[in-house]
Amino acid sequence: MSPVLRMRNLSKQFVKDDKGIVALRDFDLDVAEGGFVSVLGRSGCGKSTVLNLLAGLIPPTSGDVFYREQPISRPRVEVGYLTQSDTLMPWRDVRRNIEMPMELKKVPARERRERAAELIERVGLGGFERHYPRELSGGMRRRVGLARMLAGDPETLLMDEPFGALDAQLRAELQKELLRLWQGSGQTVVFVTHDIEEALLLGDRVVVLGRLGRVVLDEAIDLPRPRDPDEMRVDTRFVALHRRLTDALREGAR
Ligand SMILES: Nc1ncnc2c1ncn2[C@@H]1O[C@H](COP(=O)(O)OP(=O)(O)OP(=O)(O)O)[C@@H](O)[C@H]1O
Repeated sequence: MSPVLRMRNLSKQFVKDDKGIVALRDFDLDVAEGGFVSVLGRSGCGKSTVLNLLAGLIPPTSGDVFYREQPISRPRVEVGYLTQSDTLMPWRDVRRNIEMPMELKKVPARERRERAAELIERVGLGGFERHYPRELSGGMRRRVGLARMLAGDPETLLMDEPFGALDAQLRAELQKELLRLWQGSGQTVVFVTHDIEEALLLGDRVVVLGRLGRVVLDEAIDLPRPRDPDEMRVDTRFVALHRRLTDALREGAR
């Protein structure tokens, strides 16, 4: 089966003050339908650039990006993108931010409200429906962003360190929730993280990037699910994979 996402010979150079900054060089990546790919790499290796290209928000300098074999040139409704920056609408409260993608799809008001209420519970924001983004903590805003993305029911999810700013317990809860929603959904996920353990707990494949997006390691993760963090930390296969990824990250920094 052809991949949902395909990147070929992709290079991206930014220009800042007349100087060129190469973010990606000759980058190739295929993502299979229904897969959960964790993209792991140090700060500045080009992870967000990869997602921005996949989302159709920026054009490549050279090379090609395809969504279901069609060149990507602009954002698509089938693709949800949870960016690192806050893109909530400040004039809309939590509920109305989450309803936004459903409004675009012309979902009837009652259905919208019910679905928003369900998602608000799922991300642990019950009681904050009428709050505006400025009245929420950074972690709460991230969760509204997550719920808003899920409200659009996209077939492909691009997520840029969605849980980075959250405390450990909340992070673990939302990781579980995301997996619960993903499993059996047929959705394809590309999940960017700095965190080795997170990459391993979530992904059925981990791609480790080095400088300029060099793929240092591309590893299938066939650990059984559900992956309980406490059990995994003492599982010999998990520990061995963790070590491989640690080595790959180190190698990528060179
Ligand atoms: N709009 C831009 N203008 C100029 N340079 C940019 C721009 N966006 C990214 N870069 C540069 O491209 C490189 C890759 O950035 P990118 O944001 O993709 O890294 P990242 O791996 O996502 O980092 P982090 O984990 O810190 O978010 C960096 O050197 C960055 O400075």
